[in-house]
Amino acid sequence: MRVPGNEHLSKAEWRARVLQARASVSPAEHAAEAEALASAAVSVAAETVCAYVPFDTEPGSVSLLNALVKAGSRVLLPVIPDVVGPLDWAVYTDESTLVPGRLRGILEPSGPRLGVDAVSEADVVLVPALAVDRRGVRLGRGAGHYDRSLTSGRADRFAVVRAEELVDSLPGEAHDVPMSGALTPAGLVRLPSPAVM
Ligand SMILES: Nc1nc2c(c(=O)[nH]1)N(C=O)[C@@H](CNc1ccc(C(=O)N[C@@H](CCC(=O)O)C(=O)O)cc1)CN2
Ligand SMILES: Nc1ncnc2c1ncn2[C@@H]1O[C@H](COP(=O)(O)OP(=O)(O)OP(=O)(O)O)[C@@H](O)[C@H]1O
Repeated sequence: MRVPGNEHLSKAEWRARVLQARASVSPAEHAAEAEALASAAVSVAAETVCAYVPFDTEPGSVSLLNALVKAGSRVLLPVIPDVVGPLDWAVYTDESTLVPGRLRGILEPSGPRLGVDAVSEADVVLVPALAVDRRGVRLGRGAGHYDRSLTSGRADRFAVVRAEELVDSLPGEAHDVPMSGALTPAGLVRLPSPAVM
C-alpha cells in the first residue's frame, strides 16, 4: 500500500486494490487478525458502541462484538434501510439473534429497530472501511451509508482496517466524515481529525 504513485489512484482503483489484497489473506491469517482486533476492541469499549458484523473478506469477526459485550458495552449494529438514506440500528446481544440482511446477506440483529437517530447515543462508532489515511479520510464501499449516518454526533469514529490499510493519503470528498482513529489488529491509532459539526 506504500507503492509510489498510490496517491494518484481514484477511489474505485483503491477499492479494487484493497479488495484484491484482502482476497489473498489466508484463513489462518484472517482468524489471527480477527482475534487481535477483538483484543484491541476492548480498548475502545464504552457505554454505547456502534459496531457491525464483518462479512466476506472484511477484517474481524463476531469475536469483536462479543469482546465489547463482555467488556460491558451496549453494542448497536446497523440495519440497512429499504430506501436510500441513513442506517437504522438494533441492539446486539449474541450471535444466535443475528439474521441475514438485505444486502449481501450481512448479518443483522433480529430485535427491535431503534431508528436512525440511535447512532447519536453512541460514544464510539466502529466504521467498516477498506482503508483510512492519516488525516482521517476513510474509503468505504461507495454506498455512502456511513457518510449519511455520521453527519452529527459526539462519538469517536474508528475505521476498522488491516494494519497495511492505514495509508498516507486517500482521495477525499467534501461529504467524507473524518475518522478519529483506526482500529487495527496492532491496536488503536488515533488520528488528528477535526470533529464533525
Ligand atoms: N460488515 C459491514 N456491514 C455494513 C457495511 C459494511 O461495509 N460492512 N456497510 C457500509 O456502508 C453498510 C452496508 N453497506 C454496504 C454497501 C455495499 C456493499 C457491497 O458489498 N458492495 C459491493 C459493490 C456493489 C456494487 O458493485 O455496486 C462490493 O463492495 O463488493 C456492502 C454493504 C452497513 N453494514
Ligand atoms: N451526507 C450525504 N448525503 C447525501 N449523499 C451522500 C452523503 N455522503 C455520501 N453521499 C453519497 O454517497 C455516495 C458514495 O459516497 P462515498 O464514495 O464517499 O462512499 P463510501 O464512504 O466509500 O461508502 P460507505 O459509507 O457506504 O462505506 C456518493 O454518491 C455520495 O454523493
